[in-house]
Amino acid sequence: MYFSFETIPAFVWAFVTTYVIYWIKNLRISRNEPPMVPYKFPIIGHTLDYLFNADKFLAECRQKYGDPFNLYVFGQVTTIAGNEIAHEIFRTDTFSMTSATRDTFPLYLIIKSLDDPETIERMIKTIREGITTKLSLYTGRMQKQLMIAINKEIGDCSDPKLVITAKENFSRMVSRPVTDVLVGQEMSKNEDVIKAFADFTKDFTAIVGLPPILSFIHPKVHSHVITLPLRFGWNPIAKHIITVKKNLKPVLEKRLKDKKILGDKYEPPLDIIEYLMNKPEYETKVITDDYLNEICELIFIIVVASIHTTSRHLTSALYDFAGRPELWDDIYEEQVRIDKECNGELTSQHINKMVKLDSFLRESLRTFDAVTAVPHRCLETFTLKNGMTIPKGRIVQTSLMDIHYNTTAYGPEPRSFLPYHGLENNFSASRTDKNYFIFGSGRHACPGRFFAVNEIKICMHKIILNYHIKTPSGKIEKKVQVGPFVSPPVAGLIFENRKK
Ligand code: HEM
Repeated sequence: MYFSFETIPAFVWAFVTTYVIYWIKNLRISRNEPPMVPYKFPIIGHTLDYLFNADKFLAECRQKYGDPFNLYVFGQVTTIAGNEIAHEIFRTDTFSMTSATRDTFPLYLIIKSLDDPETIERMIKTIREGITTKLSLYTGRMQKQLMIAINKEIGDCSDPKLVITAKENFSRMVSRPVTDVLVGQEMSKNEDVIKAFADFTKDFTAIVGLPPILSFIHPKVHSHVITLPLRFGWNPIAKHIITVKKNLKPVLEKRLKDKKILGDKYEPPLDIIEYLMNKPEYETKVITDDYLNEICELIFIIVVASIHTTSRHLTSALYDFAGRPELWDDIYEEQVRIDKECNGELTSQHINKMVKLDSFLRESLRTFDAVTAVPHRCLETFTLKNGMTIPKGRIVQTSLMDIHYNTTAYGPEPRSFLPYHGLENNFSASRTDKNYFIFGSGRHACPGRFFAVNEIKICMHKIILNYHIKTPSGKIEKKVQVGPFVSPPVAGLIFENRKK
C-alpha cells in the first residue's frame, strides 16, 4: 500500500470520527436506566473524581441520586450498586464477576483452562469438598505451618523489631499452609514452591495492573495492550509454574506407584492433589505433561484466589490490632485462655471459641475501606425490582462503602471500629449478609472464606500470644488508597517478644 505523510491527517480524522461516534453511542442511556450523574468534561466524565476523591464523591452521588446510579469512568458507563441493590445483582447468574474481570485481570492468557467455564465450577467444588468440609482435619497442620512461618518471617524479637509488611513476608506466611493443603506435606517443606505460590499473583499483577487509561478508547484496547508482552512470549511468571511442575511430578509419580504396590493398604494423604487424583476426570496411569499442566492450572487458580487476598487481610488486621491498645489485653486474655485449654494444640473447636478475635477480624474486614469492589458484568438486559434496567454488557461496581458503612446496620457512627459488633449480634467473620460483602454474596459468595478466616485467626492467635505489636507512630496507621482501591498500611509493625 502506498503511504505518504499527506495521508496522516486523514488517519487522524478517521480515528477522531470513529472515537466520537463510539463515545456518543456508548453514552446513550435507555429510559429505565439508573440516573446518570451529570459531569462537566466530555470523555473524561467522572474519571478524576472516581480516581482522586472516590469515597466522598460516591457518598455524595448516593445521597443525591439514590441507589443505583450511573457514572462515566474511563470512557465507560458504569453502574454503582449500594446496599439496597447489590444483593439483587449478586443473587442472579445474569451478572458475572468472571466476565467483568476478564479485561482488567486477563489470567486466562497464562492459565488457558480458565476460558472453560467448567474449570471454575470444578475449582469451586474442589474448594468446598476438598478444603471446607475437611477444615477440622487441616487445623493441626495449618498451625504447624504458621508457626514455622512466624518464626521465619518475624522471629526472635527480644529487642523490638520493625518488620516491613509491604515486602512479601506476609504472603509467604499465608503461602505455607496453603501449600500444605494444596500439594501436600512433603512439598510444603520446599521453599521454592512456597515462594512460587506466594509470588505468582504479585508478579502477574505487576504486569497487568496499569490504570485502564486505554479504556477511554475501548476496554479491549486496554486489555490487548497490557497483555502484549505476554502474547509475544515475555512471560516472567511462567517460571513459577515451571518450579511447581518440576517438584510436583515426582510426588504424583510416587503416589501412583505406591497405590499400585500397596493396593487397599495405600493410605491416601489428605490434600488437594490426592483429592483430584481420585476424581474420575483426573484418573490416570501415567503422569504426562498434559496431565501435570491440568493439575497445575487448577492449583494455580486456587493460589490466585487465596494467597494475596488472605495475606492483605491478615496484614490489615494486624495493623488494626497494633493501632488499638485499648483492645490488646482483652483479646490477649482470650488467646491465653484458649492456649491453656488446648495445651498449644488448636483444634476446630478451639478456633470456634476465639469469639472476640473473630469479631475483631470481622470488623477489620468490614472497615478495610475499599470504596468499590467485586465488579459484575450484566450478561443479559436485567430489570431490577425497582423497575430500573441494567443493559447487557454494563459493568456494575459494588459500592462497599455504602454497604459496610450504612447507619441502619452499624449505628450512627458506621465508620468507627466496632470490635465486638459481630459478637454482640451473632455474626461471625465468615458469615455473609446484606450489610457485609467482603466475601461477596449469594451463590457465588467466596467458597474459600472459612479457610481464609481460620488461617487468619490461627496466625493472629499465635502472633498475639508471642508478641507485643505496635505501630511505629503508636497510632492507627493509614491505609494506602489508590482511587477506589485500598492496600494495607506500609509503615511496618514493631514486634517484641512477650515475657513468658
Ligand atoms: C480474606 C480472604 C478472601 C477474600 C476477602 C475473598 C473475597 C472474595 C470475593 C469478594 C469473591 C466474589 C464473591 C461473589 O461474587 O459473590 C470471592 C470469590 C471467590 N473466592 Fe475468595 N476471598 C478470600 C479468600 C479465598 C480463599 C482462601 C479461596 C480458596 C481457598 C478463595 C476462593 C474463591 C473462589 C474460587 C471464588 C469464586 C467463586 C465463584 O465464582 O463462585 N477465596 N472471594
